Amino acid sequence: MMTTQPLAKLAVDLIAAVGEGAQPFDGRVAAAVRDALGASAVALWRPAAPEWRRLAAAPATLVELPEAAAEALDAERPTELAGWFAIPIASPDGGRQGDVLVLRAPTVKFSAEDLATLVESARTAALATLQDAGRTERLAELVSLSLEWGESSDTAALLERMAEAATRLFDCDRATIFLWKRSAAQLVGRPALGMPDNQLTLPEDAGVVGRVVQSGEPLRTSLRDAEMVDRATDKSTGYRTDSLLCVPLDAPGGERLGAFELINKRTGEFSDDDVSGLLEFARLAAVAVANAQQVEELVRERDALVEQAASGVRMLGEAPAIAALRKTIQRVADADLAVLVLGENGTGKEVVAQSLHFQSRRRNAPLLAVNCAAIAESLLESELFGHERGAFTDARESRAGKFELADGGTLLLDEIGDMSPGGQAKLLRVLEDKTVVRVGGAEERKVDVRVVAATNRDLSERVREGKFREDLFYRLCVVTIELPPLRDRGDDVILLAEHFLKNFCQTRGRKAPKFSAAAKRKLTTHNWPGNIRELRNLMERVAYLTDEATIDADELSIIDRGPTRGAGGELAIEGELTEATYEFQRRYINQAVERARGNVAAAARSLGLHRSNLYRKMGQLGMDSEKE
Ligand SMILES: Nc1ncnc2c1ncn2[C@@H]1O[C@H](COP(=O)(O)OP(=O)(O)OP(=O)(O)O)[C@@H](O)[C@H]1O
Repeated sequence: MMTTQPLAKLAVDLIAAVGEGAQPFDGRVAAAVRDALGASAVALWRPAAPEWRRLAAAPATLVELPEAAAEALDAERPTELAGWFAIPIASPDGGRQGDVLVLRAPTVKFSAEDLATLVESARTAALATLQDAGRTERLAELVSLSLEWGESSDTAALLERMAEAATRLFDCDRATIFLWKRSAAQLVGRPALGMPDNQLTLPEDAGVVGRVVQSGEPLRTSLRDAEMVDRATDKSTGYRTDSLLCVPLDAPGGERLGAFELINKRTGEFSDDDVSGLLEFARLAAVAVANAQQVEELVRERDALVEQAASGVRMLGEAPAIAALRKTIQRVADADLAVLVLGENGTGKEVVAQSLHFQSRRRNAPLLAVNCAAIAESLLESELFGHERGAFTDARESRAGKFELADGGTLLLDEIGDMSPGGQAKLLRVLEDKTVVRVGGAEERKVDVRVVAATNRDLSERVREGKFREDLFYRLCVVTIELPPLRDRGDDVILLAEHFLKNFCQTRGRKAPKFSAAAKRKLTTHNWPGNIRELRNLMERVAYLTDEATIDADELSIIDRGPTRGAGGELAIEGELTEATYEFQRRYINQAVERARGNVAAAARSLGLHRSNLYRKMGQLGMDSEKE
């Protein structure tokens, strides 16, 4: 044993190497020991199964494993044999058997114990420095990754990005995220290179991943416990697993989503630090996966709802005008052009808007409707364009208007002919600039809305009268669709009547009756002032008020009492024409409300009006129009 001088020099060298973050550190250790102790060769060996592994050597070309190393390991103390000196030392990453430092022919004496302590401390310090740097880098990277993941709603792409980040951060060959499909008792792993669809499916209890998913405990395997690795999986992927680290993937609520697996650490084996690092990584990954799965689920539900809504929109009819109209709708639906729909009340203008919307690329975005006649002029602008807080007395909160709410979708502007001049000017600006400014605000907000305008008025006549802006008219009527009144649709009346009757009878749980020849005649000769809405309403009544297997003309007598037919006999209304007309309207509305058993919406339908229009009308006539 000798002075501490050479070891002091060694200590200085090693501390400097730790400070520099020298890599690979074991190489620096071997060289420093050789120089400090004047040895001809120094190496560090690890007893790894099935063979020893050389961790470092000086000179680097030294490959010989001296017998002394095995002896020292077995004896658990420094051993000298055949010119070699071997000292067992603990390995810094907690390796099971420790490592062995071998020196050939050191020229100075030294304390083997002190040397071992010095090398062990230096290697531990170097590893800690390395791990700290790695942890900091990993944390910084994790934060930015989780921000990026938060935006993702495509699970497959997200898993691939996570795997790519994990292989980089944990310095391994591959990473796979297994999602637990409980219903099928399977684990579905992605990405799985070389597999069809880049996906690997395993039974839920297979191999290391299966054990992690079932137990919730992380598992790490190395070459030494190769029997834990499922070789069947290796066979199917054509890839050999040497070391593996797998941790559970648990959602924030605790639900087990699957497992995160890393394969084949590139240098050495997966360390404790890798285990805690991957657990941290998996916690953030689980949040992003759970989010993406939720979004996918919502998208699936939305698609189903849109499909359901779209399948309920049908423009029925075999009249040539209707068949041509369906074609036009199909042709212009995706062209994003403004469409003007003309037609009497109840002819299906809203059905046209719905058909355009559901056949366009906008089908997943909202379809909204505003009845421009039903809203007081002062409120219409706020309804369409929104308002800022304090814009007017009642504006306690800022609110988005229909244009903002329909962004990406379609907005039906019903009864556009009744829009005020102020509203028309603002609307023109939205159509031209594709931006809205809320009432009382200054910020211009971009909107992408397809406008479908509808009216039962002669809009070009309104333009001639100076009541509708010409420039707006031309903006709105890029495509004009004109709906014929029901009385001009020939046998479509019967087709539609049978369709509505069948539906209402189905709801009522009865078999749909047939129409007698006289009833059909009555249906086709009636004037239908309320058009299809009136017909639909009549069929609702027939379905509920009759039980016969055949509907005769008598059952349809109600249509004789419609407003366009003379009631016959003397009217019990007196006074001047204007007041008499009002009185008639009051009584007629009352009768409709009574027939609808107080349901104003149903009464409005039977009168061929929108509910809000009926309220307005009742208000004008001085009737009690308290809303339901
Ligand atoms: N061709 C059609 N096939 C099936 N149903 C139709 C058809 N046209 C209209 N309808 C139905 O008739 C009723 C009235 O149609 P819609 O509300 O579209 O008319 P409108 O012209 O917009 O009425 P208003 O001018 O009063 O706003 C709705 O229940 C609608 O589903």
